This record gives sequence, C-alpha cells and structure tokens, in this order.
Amino acid sequence: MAEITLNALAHSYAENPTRPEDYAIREMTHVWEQGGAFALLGPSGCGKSTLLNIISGLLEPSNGEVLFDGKRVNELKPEERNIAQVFQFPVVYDTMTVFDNLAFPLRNIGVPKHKITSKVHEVAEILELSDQLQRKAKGLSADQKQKVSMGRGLVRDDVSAILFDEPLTVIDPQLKWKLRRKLKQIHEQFNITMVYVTHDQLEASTFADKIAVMYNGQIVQFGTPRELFENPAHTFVGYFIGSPGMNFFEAELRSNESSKKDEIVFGDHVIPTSVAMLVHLKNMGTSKITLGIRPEFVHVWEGKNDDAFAVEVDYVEDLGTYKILSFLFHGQMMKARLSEDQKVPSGQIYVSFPEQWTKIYVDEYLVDLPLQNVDLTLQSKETDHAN
Ligand SMILES: Nc1ncnc2c1ncn2[C@@H]1O[C@H](COP(=O)(O)OP(=O)(O)OP(=O)(O)O)[C@@H](O)[C@H]1O
Repeated sequence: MAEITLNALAHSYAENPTRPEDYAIREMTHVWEQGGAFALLGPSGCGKSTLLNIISGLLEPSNGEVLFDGKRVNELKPEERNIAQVFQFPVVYDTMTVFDNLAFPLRNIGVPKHKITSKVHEVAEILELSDQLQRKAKGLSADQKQKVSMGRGLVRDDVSAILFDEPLTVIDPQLKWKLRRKLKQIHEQFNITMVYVTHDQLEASTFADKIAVMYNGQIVQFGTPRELFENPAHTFVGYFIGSPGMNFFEAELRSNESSKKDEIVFGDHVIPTSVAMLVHLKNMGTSKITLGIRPEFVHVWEGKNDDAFAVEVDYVEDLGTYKILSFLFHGQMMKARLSEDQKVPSGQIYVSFPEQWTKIYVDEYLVDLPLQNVDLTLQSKETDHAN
C-alpha cells in the first residue's frame, strides 16, 4: 500500500507544447492517500488514462514527479513500481488456464507454491471463478475474461496500489453492479489504495469514498460524492454530477442607483445574497458572475411568496420516482426536481432559490467566503430588494 503523490505533474503528447491546450495533463499537485478507494471521474479525452499510465510508469510525464510514500519513482520501470493495473479490455493469456492466469503475477515474483494455490483460490472465490479454474481462458466469455483480468490485479497483496481503467466497460450491465460491490468489498478487506477510472458518476460514487473530477487535463475537485453534489467547486462538477445537472445563469454584480447598495441581478431579478458575499465579490473586482443551483434545491410554490419569482411552467417530465419541471426564468430554461408525491403545477408558478444552495462562480470556480466573513451572512436580508 502506498500514498501516491503527483507533484507539479504535467504531460503533453506534443513535441513543443506552448499553450495550455497542448497539455493532456495540465500542471497539478495531488495526493491519493494510502489505503483509500478513489475514483477518477471525467468525460472522454479529459486525461484520465494518461494520468493512470503516468502513475503506473507506462508513460513518462513531461514535467513533475510521481512519489510513492514520499519517494520519487519517475525513474522506476512499471514492474518495479509494484502497481497492478486493470485495463478496459481483458488482458489474459488465452492458452493458459484461469488458474495459471491468476497465478502468473505471483509466480513471477517467486511466491511459494502453496501460497499461490491458496491466494488464487481466495481471489477466484471472491470473483465467482472457482468452478472455472481449470478452463482455458480462450473459451471464456468477455465478462469472465475481464474477471480474470481483475483477479490478476488482485492476487498480489504486496502491491502499492491497484489502478482500474474503466474495467467494467465490457461487462454485462447486470453483472456490473455486482462486480462494483465486489471491488468495494475487496477494498474493505485488503485496504489497498485503489484508483478507479470512469466516466460514469454512478460507478464512481458506488465505488469510491472520494472522487477526483477531471476536466480538460485538470482535477477540478476532489471530494466525497456528497461534497461534489452539495458544493461543486467548479461549474463543470455542477454540470457533470447530478441528474439533471446544475442550473446555471449569468448574473451581474452592480450598484443599485437608488439604494446605493450592491446587488446581484439576473435580468430584472435581484438574487438574495449576503452582505459578506457582496463585499467579497466587490473586492475581487468582478462584475460577471455565474449562479448555479441544483434542480433539487429550487423551491417550487403554487402561490405567491415573498422571495419567490413568478415563472411559467414549460413542461414536466415524469421519470417514475421523480419529476423534472422545466420553466423559463427571464428567457432561460431552468429545471426543478419534484419528488414523486409533490403535486405537479402548471401555468404560472413561483420559484425561489435558497441562498444556501445558490452557488456563486467567477471564472468557472466557486467563490467561497473567507472564514472571517462568515458571521456576516446573517445580515443577508438587508440587501434584498423587492422586485
Ligand atoms: N498516444 C497519444 N498521442 C497523442 N495524443 C494522445 C495520446 N493518448 C491520448 N492523447 C490525447 O490526450 C488527451 C487525453 O486522453 P486520455 O486517453 O488520457 O483521456 P481519457 O479521459 O482517458 O479518455 P477516454 O475516457 O476516452 O479514454 C486526449 O486529447 C487524447 O486525444
């Protein structure tokens, strides 16, 4: 087991990279703590496989260091790094039996025969491959082959970490869920540092305790599934996580001519904001602001309400256990998520955006209040204005 540190790491496949876009991995410093179950989540092409291959040593980074337990491993070959890597497509020796495939990594490092037998049986049991051990790998289905591939990653208990690169892509949907649970179980049992690459948020949150969300070659947030949902640090996290993703709208920080107070406005709507936040934004010297609120946190009222805005229902999608209501807010389509038992409104309704859940972004990043300002948030209503 090891703590894996990426120190000022960057990688470009281009010969002479000059612009940030030339980098598949833009400079990052990141720590995967020892023994954790992590997911690396992001869309196709964001740099996930590149990052994994740098950790395992298949790829040499253009800049920066990879450290295992504080020791630089850049110069070590993949086999010297003690990393097990499971790829998207099965890597098995077709002419060998399942037993021999699983035993291979152990024989390679000279593990005694009796230990190999017990370890192979233990892993085969976990992956439900016990009755396949004497079969040649050639005759196995794609699912079974991938299980063997995963098993080869799991047999060695001396590994620093196990890296999974979208390992369930070829697995049947029904089996996927089961295998994910199994991996989690294996992690709990052996406590090995595991990094699981996926572009599927459900897969990431069922496997990992902490998820690194990757976008454009950068880790834009590293947090628990709950943190990513409740407090997206970057607009991409808001958009990518959740179903549907966060609502975003461009707003403006301006000074109200009559009251002389600052306020955040969207069209002719004033968005309730704390004094502390207004002061902070003003100090940042920005007027362009993006507001984000998750559909789950938009309040929908049938009747008029002090903090609520009148909007028109556009349509309602019934998704079984919940409904998605779409409405136009100052010309922009937004969504609210209604629970199954909530009455479906139509025509004119009222919506409000609780301040706690209305996130403020500048240049795509969440604006957090400096700690010394937090107590001022209680004065928030002072800056509210009637519409
Ligand atoms: N061998 C290569 N040579 C040149 N460019 C590459 C190479 N491998 C990857 N890239 C580019 O680097 C960027 C990151 O690719 P990478 O495969 O790491 O992303 P990913 O997030 O793993 O995507 P996917 O989920 O599709 O596998 C992409 O723009 C890709 O086109």
